[in-house]
Amino acid sequence: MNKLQIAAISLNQTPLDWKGNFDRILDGLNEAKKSGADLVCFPELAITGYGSEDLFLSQWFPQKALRQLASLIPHTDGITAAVGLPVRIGKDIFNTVAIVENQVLKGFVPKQYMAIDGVHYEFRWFTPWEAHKLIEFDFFGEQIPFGDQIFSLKNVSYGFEICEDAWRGEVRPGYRLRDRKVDLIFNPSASHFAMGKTQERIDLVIESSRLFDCYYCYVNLLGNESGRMIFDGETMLAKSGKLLGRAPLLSFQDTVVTSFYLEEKEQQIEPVHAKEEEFAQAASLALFDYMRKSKSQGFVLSLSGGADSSTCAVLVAEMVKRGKSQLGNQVFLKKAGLALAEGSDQKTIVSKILTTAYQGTKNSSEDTHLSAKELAESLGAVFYRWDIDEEVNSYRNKIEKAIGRPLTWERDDITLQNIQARARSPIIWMLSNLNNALLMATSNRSEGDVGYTTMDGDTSGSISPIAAVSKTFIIHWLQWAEKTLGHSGLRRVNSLQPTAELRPLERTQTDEKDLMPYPVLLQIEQLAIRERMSPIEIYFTLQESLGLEPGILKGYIKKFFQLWSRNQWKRERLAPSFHLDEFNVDPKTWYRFPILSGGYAEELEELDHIN
Ligand SMILES: Nc1ncnc2c1ncn2[C@@H]1O[C@H](COP(=O)(O)OP(=O)(O)OC[C@H]2O[C@@H]([n+]3cccc(C(=O)O)c3)[C@H](O)[C@@H]2O)[C@@H](O)[C@H]1O
Ligand SMILES: Nc1ncnc2c1ncn2[C@@H]1O[C@H](COP(=O)(O)OP(=O)(O)OP(=O)(O)O)[C@@H](O)[C@H]1O
Ligand SMILES: NC(=O)CC[C@H](N)C(=O)O
Repeated sequence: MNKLQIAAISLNQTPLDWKGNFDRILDGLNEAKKSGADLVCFPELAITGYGSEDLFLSQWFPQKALRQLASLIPHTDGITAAVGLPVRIGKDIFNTVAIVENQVLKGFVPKQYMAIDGVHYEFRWFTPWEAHKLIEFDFFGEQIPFGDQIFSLKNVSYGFEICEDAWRGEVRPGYRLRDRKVDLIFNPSASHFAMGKTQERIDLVIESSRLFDCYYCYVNLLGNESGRMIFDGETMLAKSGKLLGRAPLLSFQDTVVTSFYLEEKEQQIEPVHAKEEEFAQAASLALFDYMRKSKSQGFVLSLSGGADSSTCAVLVAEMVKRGKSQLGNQVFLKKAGLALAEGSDQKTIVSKILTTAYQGTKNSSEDTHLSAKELAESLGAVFYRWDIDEEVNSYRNKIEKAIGRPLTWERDDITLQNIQARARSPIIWMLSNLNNALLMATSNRSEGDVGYTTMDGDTSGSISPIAAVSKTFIIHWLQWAEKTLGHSGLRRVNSLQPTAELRPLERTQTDEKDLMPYPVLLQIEQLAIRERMSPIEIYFTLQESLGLEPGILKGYIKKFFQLWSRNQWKRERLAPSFHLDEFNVDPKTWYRFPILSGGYAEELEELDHIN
């Protein structure tokens, strides 16, 4: 065999951006042609975007996708391209890849296995295709082979597994492709980013190439396509159990063409990065895409000097740093829609994009004020400081008059806490409106678990960038970011204990006193949500490893499940968040739970009957 040159082309697409999606495909095709590629593969559903949701179910949307394909065909002179789109046949919609060779549509291959776990709900839209089935499809009057089939170019035979197809063990289409002796399998994917997941994919691609004794080429979508899921644009080539090439992940570019040669020698292999670096890159790219795709002009943040809001601030500064360095100043500023001089430095750009405010009360400490101020100044963010006691007192006086008694901390603790968090909300929203900017809500996953947040207070916001990661991870990441990313402005932030500062100093509050130690919360949460265990199973699992007294551990488990159940409604109301870790608690993506429930009453009672 061969001297075939192939290319994997990852793309940052957007649902309903028909022209943009088409142009990015063309850019990829043209670049691949220039580099001498014979055969290129785009990611899953590249023509429409993977996250088009219920648009797939309409008549017109898949029909328009077919017309886009028809418009693309003339641009494939001298090259063969595999490009993904939805195809409706009667009542069924199939998730397909279309193969166009030198301006001739050769066929469609539909996906055989639907992605239905975690963040994926493909059965809502798509029908799986049966193995071996091949029909004719009427493509604007032309009969085109549609189904389980293989193709060949310059004596290289090739076939497809579409994303989830490859994750299905013994039933996967790859085995039948091996029986048909293909030389090359492409995997066009829309595989969501999660920290640490890339190693799983690398293993899958290497193992696939070994199992099917062929070249295996993987190509993923790129960026924050439609709001929540992030795609890392991973592209790889392996042959007979050996990784030959792997491009860098999470690019700020719209189109990334990676050329591979079908030769059994190592090409460029990007190393796997640590989770902390992956988080910084994925979250900052997700923010950039969200900002530009929502046509917003930056971010506004209520900056407390604590861990959560400081993380959000650092991520915006990282977005500017990484975007500038990957795209160059001019392209970065243009994509971000910023009218700034081309030579503007990092801090000048951050000052245009990020506006922060410290909103003190008499319960706030000078430590948190300084922590917020120093961080904002070190990043270049605009920083305001004002107090909200006047607003809090105004509400307090009004309600005391109405109910005819004074509010006291002994009797009205939660009410008095929440009014402070809520009083910060209207004024910070004013800044968002003034700047046409996105308001960042700072909830993390651990707070989401137990509803440790004031609805319409600190939950206020348009996006919730860190809602999918645990507090334990945030605290660790900030230490890493100070040392490794050089954010010296985090020094004071990293020396503080997490506290809501909503009670008077004499009733000092720390999150962990109100709840439980964060590492314990994390362990219970992982078993309850990720592993889907019952309270009693969790008790037996943690009994030995945590070394806590039985009564204390039972108390923590009860607290977790009671607060978890009571606060589902809050999770339903958090601003859109990014999927960043192996699981999350967002009901619109990874974990669904009834809003009203019996709250595990029987399951928690069982804990009282065991030793
Ligand atoms: N099933 C349900 N469906 C719909 N709504 C439901 C509901 N159950 C209660 N509610 C509503 O929920 C309200 C209570 O919720 P909410 O007003 O949010 O208040 P709540 O959850 O009772 O208290 C907020 C908690 O978050 C903590 N917090 C707040 C702010 C910041 C921080 C920090 O870490 O900085 C911590 C604070 O210490 C306190 O423990 C009730 O008045 C009721 O209206
Ligand atoms: N003094 C403050 N000034 C401005 N915003 C505040 C202030 N106190 C609280 N907030 C807002 O409320 C959010 C919730 O507070 P929370 O204490 O959970 O987070 P944090 O202060 O960022 O981190 P930590 O919990 O580690 O202290 C903050 O992230 C911030 O957006
Ligand atoms: N789009 C898909 O089929 C994705 C499913 C696959 N399990 C993944 O996460 O990579």
